[in-house]
Amino acid sequence: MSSFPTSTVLGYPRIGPRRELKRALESYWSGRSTRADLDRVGAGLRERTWRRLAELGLDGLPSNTFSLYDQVLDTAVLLGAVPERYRDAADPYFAMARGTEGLAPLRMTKWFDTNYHYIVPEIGPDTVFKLDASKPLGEVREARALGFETRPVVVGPVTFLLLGSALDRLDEVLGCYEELLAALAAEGVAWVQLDEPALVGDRTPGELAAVRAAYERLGSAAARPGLFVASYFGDLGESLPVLAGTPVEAIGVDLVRGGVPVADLTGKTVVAGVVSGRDVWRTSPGRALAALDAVRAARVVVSTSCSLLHVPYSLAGEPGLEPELRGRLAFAEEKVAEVVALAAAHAAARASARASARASARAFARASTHALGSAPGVLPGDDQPSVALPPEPSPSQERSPYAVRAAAQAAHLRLPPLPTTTIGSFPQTGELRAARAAVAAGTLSQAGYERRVEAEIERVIRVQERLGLDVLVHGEPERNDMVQYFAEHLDGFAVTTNGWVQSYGSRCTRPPILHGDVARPEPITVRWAGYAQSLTSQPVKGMLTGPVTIVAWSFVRDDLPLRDVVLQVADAIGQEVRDLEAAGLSIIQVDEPALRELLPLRRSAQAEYLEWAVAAYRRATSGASERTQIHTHLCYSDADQILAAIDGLDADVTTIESARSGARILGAVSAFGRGLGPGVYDIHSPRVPSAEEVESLLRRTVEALPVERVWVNPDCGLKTRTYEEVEASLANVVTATRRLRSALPH
Ligand code: MET
Ligand SMILES: [Zn+2]
Repeated sequence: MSSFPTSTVLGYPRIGPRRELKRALESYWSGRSTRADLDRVGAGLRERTWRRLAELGLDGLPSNTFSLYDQVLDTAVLLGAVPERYRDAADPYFAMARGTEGLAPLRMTKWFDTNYHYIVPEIGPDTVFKLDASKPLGEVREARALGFETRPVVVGPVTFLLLGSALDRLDEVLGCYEELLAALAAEGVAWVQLDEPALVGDRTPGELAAVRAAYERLGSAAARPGLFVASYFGDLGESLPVLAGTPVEAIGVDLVRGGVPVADLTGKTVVAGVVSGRDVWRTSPGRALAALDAVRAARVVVSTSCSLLHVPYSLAGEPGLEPELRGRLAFAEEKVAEVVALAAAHAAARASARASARASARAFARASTHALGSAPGVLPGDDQPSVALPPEPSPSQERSPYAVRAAAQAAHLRLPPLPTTTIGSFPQTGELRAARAAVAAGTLSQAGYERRVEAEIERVIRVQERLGLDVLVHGEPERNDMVQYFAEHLDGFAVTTNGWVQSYGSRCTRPPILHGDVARPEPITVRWAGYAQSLTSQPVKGMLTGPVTIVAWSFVRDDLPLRDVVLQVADAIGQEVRDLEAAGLSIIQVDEPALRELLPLRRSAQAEYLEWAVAAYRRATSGASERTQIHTHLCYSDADQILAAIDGLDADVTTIESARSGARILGAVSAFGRGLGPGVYDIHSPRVPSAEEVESLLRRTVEALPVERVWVNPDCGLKTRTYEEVEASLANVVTATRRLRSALPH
């Protein structure tokens, strides 16, 4: 078996440095281009990636890390797990990913603790596993034709089956993996990477036995490439000795989030993830080299902690960043250069017994500057930039008990039973996006833009009045994004121009960079919410993003504990709460849709996280007077692990995703004892629910919950929908509510 290359990355972004894949996908989906056009764009992006990685000096190039939509969906196709109902679709792959007319897509959910979404494999009694290796084989051949030998990357059997809740199908699936290994060996492939991130979570003894069985069996396959099992997003813990006991030749460990392995790995190659794939900071060479040095293994390979999918392409796309900050940053390309430089420095240190870590660090600095071809500038040092102490926390106060607040709010707001409302955003129109682009291009003045935002707010208010909703919103037309908008108005954040990161399919976000102490120089949303309230006598609900969500959807400084960063953001949001209240808003919603996402993968760390996350939320909202009604919003239903925390937020009203999960969530939240708005329709689909449908959902809701606590609202914000869909849907929601209200005892 040939030895593993000295440097590698576990995966690479694929959406394109200028989101070329996004455009190609959307054009294909809308029928403006052909599948062949799309495939040409894909091939171009793969070629560009391999060339760039090789140019940067990377030695072990991955393949099959490209995907037209999602790597888990690709694995389902590889294994033949395509549900029968999609097989006759014009394009079964995209039918599974996005649905078609009359066919709902497969479920999608978040990939471990990231904001990347994967397609959940649907494995049922009818699933017949059957290998289709055309994609990985095709990419190996495509790279070879360009002169590159590559290591195909595939989601491993245990993780795939755990994601599909079907670990009992391991035997059948392993048959496919054996065939895949044989096919790759026949193709002359030296190494294959099987991704097993599920192994960094808590695993039962049965699951650990499955890991052992899987890799014993694959390891003893007659014809196969070298087996590299990659883990990431945390420490392998009890899975490490299990893996180490199997014949796999190489094991990937995340040394950024996990510790240096203590298990005996003297017979293995360890692919050491010392360059973080989850943040945008430069690697401290001293720390990385010390970690590499501490690994006891037959061979140590320098790598990233996970795929670089989760970071933007290159700092070259960000000429506008302030030089001091820029000097601290590394995106995917810069991280590859770090991996290459660390591999060189590590080899040099090994070669010279007397070489100190310091000398290797200098070698690293020279090499990484060289690899990127830039003039020597700020060299990465061992020391983190000096840190100012976080601002003094504001004195923490508690709100009055709920019963007191509820009475004050009822007297002040005088809402009917089953009050109707929405989650905040209204359709983001093409005109609004065009207006923002025009401001950026200098063809529209700020004042002109603000007039358009006000006109949109007025339209949203009038639409809601006409529909007869009870609690109105301003519609969030000023926000490009619910996190970025706040980042742009808070100190301590920077925003990027091209720092796109794939969220799912063709959808990307540009996470802001939280790099310094957070402060709010002036009110952010007050003028928009206040304007909306000035237009109507109905109550308007002010709309803020919560501290946990702002931090979860940003790249965050790593020189302060996350908890302290979140508390700084909480204080800024708390100031905004008080200003909204002073501007006459009686209802304020603080959204925390990412509360679940930051939950640590290991149970042992979850309680501590939930405690400070809840404390941060309460700190942001506790300055509100008792007659101000605080709402929160969460938009997922797999909330089981965080129910107590949601309750702990102590919001007067909680709106939560429920249209798709139905009764299950109602049972779970019924014990909260405060206001609840389980969503009555799914905003992810363009479908308009009928009044009858909404009414029957509502009936179910008032059977499960005391009617005086029930609110009526959609599952989430409406910004991705059209006005036509929204007006029709909300009209039916209001009709259904009125019917039910008139049936209530007086
Ligand atoms: C992802 S949660 C979205 C909440 C936000 N207020 C909206 O309505 O868009
Ligand atoms: Zn939502």
